[in-house]
Amino acid sequence: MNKEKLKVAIVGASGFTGSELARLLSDHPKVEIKMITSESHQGKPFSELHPQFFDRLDIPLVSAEEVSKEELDVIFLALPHGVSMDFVAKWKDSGAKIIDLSGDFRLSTKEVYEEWYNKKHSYPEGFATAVYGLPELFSEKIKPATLVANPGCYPTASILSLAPLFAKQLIKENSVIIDAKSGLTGAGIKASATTHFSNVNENFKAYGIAGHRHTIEIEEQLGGLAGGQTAVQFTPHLLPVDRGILVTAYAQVSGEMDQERLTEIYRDFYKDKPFVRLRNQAPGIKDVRGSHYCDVFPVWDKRTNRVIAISAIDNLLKGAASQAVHNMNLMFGLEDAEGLAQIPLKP
Ligand SMILES: NC(=O)C1=CN([C@@H]2O[C@H](COP(=O)(O)OP(=O)(O)OC[C@H]3O[C@@H](n4cnc5c(N)ncnc54)[C@H](OP(=O)(O)O)[C@@H]3O)[C@@H](O)[C@H]2O)C=CC1
Ligand SMILES: CC(=O)N[C@@H](CCC(=O)OP(=O)(O)O)C(=O)O
Repeated sequence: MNKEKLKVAIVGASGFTGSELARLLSDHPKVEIKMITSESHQGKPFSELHPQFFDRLDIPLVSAEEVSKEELDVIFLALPHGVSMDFVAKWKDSGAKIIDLSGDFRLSTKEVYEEWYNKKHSYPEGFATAVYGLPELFSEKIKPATLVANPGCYPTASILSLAPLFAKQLIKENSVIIDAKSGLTGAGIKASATTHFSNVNENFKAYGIAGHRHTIEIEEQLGGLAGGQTAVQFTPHLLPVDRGILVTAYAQVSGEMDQERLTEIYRDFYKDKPFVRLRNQAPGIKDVRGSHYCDVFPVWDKRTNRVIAISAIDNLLKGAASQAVHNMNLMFGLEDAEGLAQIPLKP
């Protein structure tokens, strides 16, 4: 990178991932935040909406209309799916690279998208240019990309839990069960009946059973790693905590397996991937909170002939904002870890 600093805009920064992007990017040595947008809070200082930024990031929120008036290097879209696609279509030739945190360009085709998201896609041409932004698997494709589809939070934790085995084509067809739990910030900043305090507090329940839209995202990526199609049984659950995702994935493998071989396969696959930490005990969501880490713990159960792979991420960071920053680093030839060195926050 020749220039001093990358000029970035965060679109949709009144939400949770937008504010986490602002936190990471305001500390990033190679970034200047030029603009933060919000339609519903235009004119207010960003720190009025998110008081943790008081005296640190007080710039006024502007309308997304202002984005085309600036010369930018990167535009982060922290918008709901169904909304991002129109902004991608509008800004695709602006000269800025776009990193979209929504699900609008993560899947393979318009048809698959429309089936699983149950809505029309207004910019299907984007599927051909979008690169799936999971750095541990696709860094070489991400580097030259102009449009990155940042992965979903559950898919990030789920794919990383089983990728080493899929890449070696060791998974038995139709044997994968992914049991996943997410903190409440995964549902976005707008409160609903589901996220009402008394529905969540001291409660724990499954949702999206046998049909959650992340199922197909996980299937496409894991299937792609093995060079074919795959089906997974994915069940998400809502945890009464702010942030964190814990995945417990179960799978049968073909051929001989033992704990030593399993650990070796994971160690080899993640050897140059510093943000996936191979653990020797079950990780908890507090082991990764506030950080870009994905902690993974694979176990072989010889009694049932199954792998049990546990992974933990912070949904707002490795599941969204820090993954987007990692993608930006790759797209602009920066060090992978630039601006992402935070040690997890515990307790
Ligand atoms: N939360 C999470 O853990 C994760 C989220 N994601 C994805 O990232 C994206 C952002 O998520 P999150 O930050 O949680 O979402 P939030 O609901 O917290 O925020 C979304 C923001 O988008 C803006 N917005 C909403 N509707 C429109 C619209 N019609 N036009 C323009 N702007 C709109 C709003 O800002 P304003 O009205 O102020 O402009 C709002 O603050 C989503 O696509 C989500 O699926 C991905 C992985 C994890
Ligand atoms: C806890 C919770 O509600 N999680 C969200 C997923 C998080 C997310 O934002 O994912 P996308 O980017 O793919 O939409 C859900 O289940 O819909």
